[in-house]
Amino acid sequence: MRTSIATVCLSGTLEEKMLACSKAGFDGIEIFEQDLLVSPMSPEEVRAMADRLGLGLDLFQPFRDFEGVTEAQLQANLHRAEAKFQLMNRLGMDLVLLCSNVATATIDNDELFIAQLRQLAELAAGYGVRIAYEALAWGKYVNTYQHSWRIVQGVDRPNFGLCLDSFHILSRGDDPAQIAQIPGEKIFFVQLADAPVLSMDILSWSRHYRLFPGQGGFALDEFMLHLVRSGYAGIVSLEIFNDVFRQSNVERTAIDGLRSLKWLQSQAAGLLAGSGQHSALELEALPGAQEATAFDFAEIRTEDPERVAGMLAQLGFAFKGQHRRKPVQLWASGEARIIINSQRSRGVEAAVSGFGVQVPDPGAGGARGTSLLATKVPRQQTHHEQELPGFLAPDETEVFFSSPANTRNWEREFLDAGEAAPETGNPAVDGIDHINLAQPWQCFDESVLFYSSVLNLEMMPGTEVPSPMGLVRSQVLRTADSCVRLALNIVPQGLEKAIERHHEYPEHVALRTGDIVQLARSARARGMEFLPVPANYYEDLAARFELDGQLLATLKELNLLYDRDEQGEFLHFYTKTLGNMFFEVVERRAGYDGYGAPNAPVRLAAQFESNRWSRN
Ligand SMILES: O=C(O)c1ccc(O)c(O)c1
Ligand SMILES: [Mg+2]
Repeated sequence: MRTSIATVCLSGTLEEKMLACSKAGFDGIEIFEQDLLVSPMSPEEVRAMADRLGLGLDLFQPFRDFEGVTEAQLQANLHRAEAKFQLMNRLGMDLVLLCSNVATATIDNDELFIAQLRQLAELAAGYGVRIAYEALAWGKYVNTYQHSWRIVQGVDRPNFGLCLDSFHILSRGDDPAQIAQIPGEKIFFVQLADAPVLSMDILSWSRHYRLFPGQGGFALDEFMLHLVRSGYAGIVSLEIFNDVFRQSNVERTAIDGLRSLKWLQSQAAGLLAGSGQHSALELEALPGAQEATAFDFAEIRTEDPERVAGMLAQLGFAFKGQHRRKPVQLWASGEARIIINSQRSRGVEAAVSGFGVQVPDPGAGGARGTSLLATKVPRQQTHHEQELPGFLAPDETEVFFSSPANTRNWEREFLDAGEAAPETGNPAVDGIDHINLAQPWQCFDESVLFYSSVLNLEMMPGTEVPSPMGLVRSQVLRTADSCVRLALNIVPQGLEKAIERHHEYPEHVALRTGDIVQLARSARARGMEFLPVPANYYEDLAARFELDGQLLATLKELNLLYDRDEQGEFLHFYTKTLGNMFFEVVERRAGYDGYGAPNAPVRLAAQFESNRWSRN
């Protein structure tokens, strides 16, 4: 599939945008005229640069508001258009976008639109220019793709066709299925955009909140199937108006965008595979998606390994050994393996720096990550050590693919592996339940796509949690069977400014146990410091749930939090924060499937209180 991206998606100058798109691997770009107007490069220089970079100049957006106007206005519009067609000849571009009129149309008459657009098409033909007509969702008279298609049929000129933009179709709730009935060769261009599910006016939603495919709530894989059925064989472009992307690092945003198109192609190819249908779009499937079966390990980077080790010992973990070569320790309890790493840890009190997942075929997982343009972080190894394919996530977390056999191999690199049996008779942690990662505000959407595509995780509905530092957006990603769950929390902007380093917003590893009450008691007996929970919380619990008095007293005594869903109950507690991380311990009873979301504001406020005192 040929890929393109609109310059309006990106930050920087036209030159920087072109370089970034080429470096990421796009086949071409759409030029918004504004980017050209403010550029010191002449049209000829832009053309030469695109040639040098092997970048197609696919679509030009120089004017709008053409049809449905008075005769005098029409003449002025044609004059304006002709100057732009001449400019396109200098740029070597032959496809121009025309949006349906949103502002200057005064006459609601399809026959008039058709006659005026036919004049434009004939003028364009003299310059070898083709026109792609796009219905904007807020177009004054033409605002659906079905209507724009009737107009295109009426104009009936070979150089006049359609531009389809998924945002304008899906934002209105229109059914994209009729796209399949449009002959592919009359679709001149396709723009894709995803968006979060919001209820706001469509124009503001479109101009500020669009997202790359896979980051929002639109069913773009199905949209692609309708497009395939039309026989469309042209370019698929990204046109994302997003306030964050427009101020983010241009090279990263370009990679994020291309990753989204690679992921989407693969999703659509998967849907198509069952139908036996041929695709003129040549959708490329990614190498085999791996279904993660468990967390392999979580890694804590710290300059003070003793303090992290102390917390793990209080939670009943056993020391499994020191790496034979590196300043790295392995601690384990059941299937929960925690690596304490003091390499490159200067100035890091404690932070969640990475994790591994077990998959059936780590090599295939690694190949998929590479195809998705993820940055590699090879696990440094010597001759007999286990190689694990690893990638750096946008939030700088290191993510590794392993398999149960690989796990046994790398565990052996720790000198005492297998020798130190866990203390018997104590209630124990038996695995990692989920990992919660803080996201700097500018990389939240990029991370959502990275983790869901590279690790093949599903997006759950997002939530918002109030905290004393601001509203925290939270997004859970998980495998279909919930064996691996990640919670991404966007750090409030105000907080980030105040502390300058996003990692001071704590991240955590949540550990699973079958008996949280006994575990909490033994941890307390070993001196564990818990996050204190205010008495108000327990009064509210008593009001919301009919809790047994004994249970309520136990929750209060041990600083345990409580939640319930249709399936079962959830009990959990938090350790005190160390540096930028803490541990959570959870007990899921009878298939409870959430994360204690109603308790998250209590946790954030309690951490704010206790961190404030420790900072002063
Ligand atoms: O918001 C707009 O005006 C606008 C312009 C061009 C497009 O292709 C589009 O989808 C929206
Ligand atoms: Mg568009």
